Amino acid sequence: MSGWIDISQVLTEKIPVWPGDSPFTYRLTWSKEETGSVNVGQVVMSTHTGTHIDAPFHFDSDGRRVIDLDTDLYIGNARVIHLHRPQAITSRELSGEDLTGVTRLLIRTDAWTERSAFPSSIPAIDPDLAPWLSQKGIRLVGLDLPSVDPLNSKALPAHHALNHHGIHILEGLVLDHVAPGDYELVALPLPLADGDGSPVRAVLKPQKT
Ligand SMILES: N[C@@H](CC(=O)c1ccccc1NC=O)C(=O)O
Ligand SMILES: [Zn+2]
Ligand SMILES: [Zn+2]
Repeated sequence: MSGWIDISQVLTEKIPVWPGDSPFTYRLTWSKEETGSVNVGQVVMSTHTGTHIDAPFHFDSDGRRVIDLDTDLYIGNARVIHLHRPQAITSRELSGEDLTGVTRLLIRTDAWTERSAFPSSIPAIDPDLAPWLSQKGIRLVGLDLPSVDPLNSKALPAHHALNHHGIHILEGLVLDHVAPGDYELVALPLPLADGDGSPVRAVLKPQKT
């Protein structure tokens, strides 16, 4: 047993996407029967499908693209905390946590566990949490929700505040089966030159104590 825990949503045609966004499809452009040699597939998907990262270009047309992001952000020690269906994610919800030395913070909310459908509402990150997190040294925030802002938000204040404070965003994690604690995280985006976001395969390994 490798000890790595998969915290990624499985990409199938059933995966729910942002209302109105492109559905996920996988099809064979060539089959082994046709080519006499190989099956060759084609994937069509939105960059915000399932477990994915946002590049600043997603919400800021002058922002960095996926290829410009530092891969170090997405590999390394991470703390998982469990908030038990919060109404919102503010410094009050996190006040009991000692986040000293934490660079990557993954927040399990359990607010979207029926993942066969897109949620109708989610707890959002309070934009004022961004300076609080950055002051503690956090550079990456991940959560088990499709966005860090309310689903009906156009202005995306939490996305902007996190970016302004140098905090990167990882969304759509599956943390139902993950206990709070310290882990090693790997959640690398694809090297998309112009990407506004990218699907990731996210995995955790409990840290040796
Ligand atoms: N901000 C969301 C995604 C998002 O807003 C979105 C994704 C796909 C299609 C439309 C979207 N927003 C439209 O206003 C996210 O970060 O994944
Ligand atoms: Zn996104
Ligand atoms: Zn986002």
